[in-house]
Amino acid sequence: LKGREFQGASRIPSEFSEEELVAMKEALKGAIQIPTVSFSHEESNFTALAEFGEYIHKVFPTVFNTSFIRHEVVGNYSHLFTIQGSEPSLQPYMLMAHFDVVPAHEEDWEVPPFSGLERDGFIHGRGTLDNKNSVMAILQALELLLTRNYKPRRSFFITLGHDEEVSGTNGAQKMSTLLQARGIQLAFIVDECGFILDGFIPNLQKPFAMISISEKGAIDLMLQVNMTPGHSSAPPKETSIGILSAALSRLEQTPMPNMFKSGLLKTTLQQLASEFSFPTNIVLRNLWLFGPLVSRILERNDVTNALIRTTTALTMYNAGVKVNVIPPVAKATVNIRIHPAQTVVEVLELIKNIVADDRVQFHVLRAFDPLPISPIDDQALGYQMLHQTIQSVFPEVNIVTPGTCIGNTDSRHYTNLTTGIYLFNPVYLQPQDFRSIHGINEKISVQGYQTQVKFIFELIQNSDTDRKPVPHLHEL
Ligand SMILES: CCCCCCCC/C=C\CCCCCCCC(=O)N[C@@H](Cc1ccccc1)C(=O)O
Ligand SMILES: [Zn+2]
Ligand SMILES: [Zn+2]
Repeated sequence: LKGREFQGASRIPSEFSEEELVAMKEALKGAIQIPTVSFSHEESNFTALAEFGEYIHKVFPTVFNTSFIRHEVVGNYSHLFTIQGSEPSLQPYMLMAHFDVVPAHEEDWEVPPFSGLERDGFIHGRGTLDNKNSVMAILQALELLLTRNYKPRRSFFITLGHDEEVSGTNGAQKMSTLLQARGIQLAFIVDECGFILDGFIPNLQKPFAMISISEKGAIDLMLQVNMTPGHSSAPPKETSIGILSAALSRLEQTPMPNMFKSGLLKTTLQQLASEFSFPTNIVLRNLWLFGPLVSRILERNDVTNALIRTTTALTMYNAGVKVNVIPPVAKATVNIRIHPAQTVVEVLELIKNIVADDRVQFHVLRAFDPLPISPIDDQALGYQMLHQTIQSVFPEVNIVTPGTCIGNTDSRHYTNLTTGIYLFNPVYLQPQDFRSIHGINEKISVQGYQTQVKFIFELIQNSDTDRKPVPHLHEL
């Protein structure tokens, strides 16, 4: 038996007992209590990262004791699971997540950030949305499938990174190199970033699922001005601080070009048009005419502005050695996020033209282009699997749209293994939840987390298909 008949006959229903539901949330709480904080490249809580490895062994025993699952630790703390399917002709896929978290300043939180406390139906703590929820949901779904004697047809990998928050070079990058050395090519990857968005667009009552199919590029750029030091009692007309500040101010005051016309947000808005009443529906259906107006409105909000252009954030500044010494050097670091329609080279050129001052030196600390745009056509297995699973687990969500991730994820280390990178967390996200990511009072509802487990439970089974996705039937 093959294909749909096979799946129909052997499909394991995503129904969980009360005991299993309780065990699920308790397992997540335990994960939140381990303070796996990444502070910088050099500084992480290595004890906690190691403890996390022991913890997943304890709570997911079947995953670690199944003959067709190989577990490896990579880069000392990251975890790579190879789940061998029964049909070697099916190209494998990969589920990704990370278990390091950004620091949390305890005093600002309503609930201690590493308590994993349950209150009013929510589990609170750092990592509940970014991204221990995904780490735990993936392993939990697999554990539950295995205890029901599931054996996949399509092989898949699970990679759990330990340093995503400090750019993934010891975890994701090493796992990618290892998989490449083994000759692995993947049908698709699913990682963090998209969500079911609720309340992000004024007057849109309905939630919609946004699967990010590209990710912005980035440049960390250091600007430096050197001037001759001297006595502050007889200052020169211009100092290194003044010159650098003026350059930075020009950068902040000069937005990069609006790329609304060539971006994915335009597609999203067109798809959402019918959800609005007059006149918004007409405006969104006719972006050829109203595009400039709509893009000006989008510029007013920081998140939508980030979706339509390259952004420039002034993030570090350093100058001066003593109150009465003219500073010899001033340095600042700018974090630039590149829109998918632009490149590192183009943006650097624009930056130099805006600064337009030869006394300002540029040092590129780190730079990478935006991720290529992953396919979403009828034959794009990853997109279609996510779409299908969203429809069955979230029947109330009838809009699924492609988007751009405005941050960076570990998935960028895997572009050598696949052309299908899809960023989606099957979790509802409201604007205040968005602010809690890297902010304060991060939390997930118990029911939302249990639904995430259900989603992955179904996604893994859906991905066993050996059929090419069925083309949509368009209405005549
Ligand atoms: C009309 C549509 C509205 C759309 C709203 C969009 C809402 C956005 C939803 C989710 C965005 C979540 C972003 C979280 C993913 C980013 C993860 C992250 O923070 N990564 C770091 C990686 C990094 C980079 C450089 C140094 C260290 C780490 C990052 O990007 O800064
Ligand atoms: Zn994350
Ligand atoms: Zn993060």
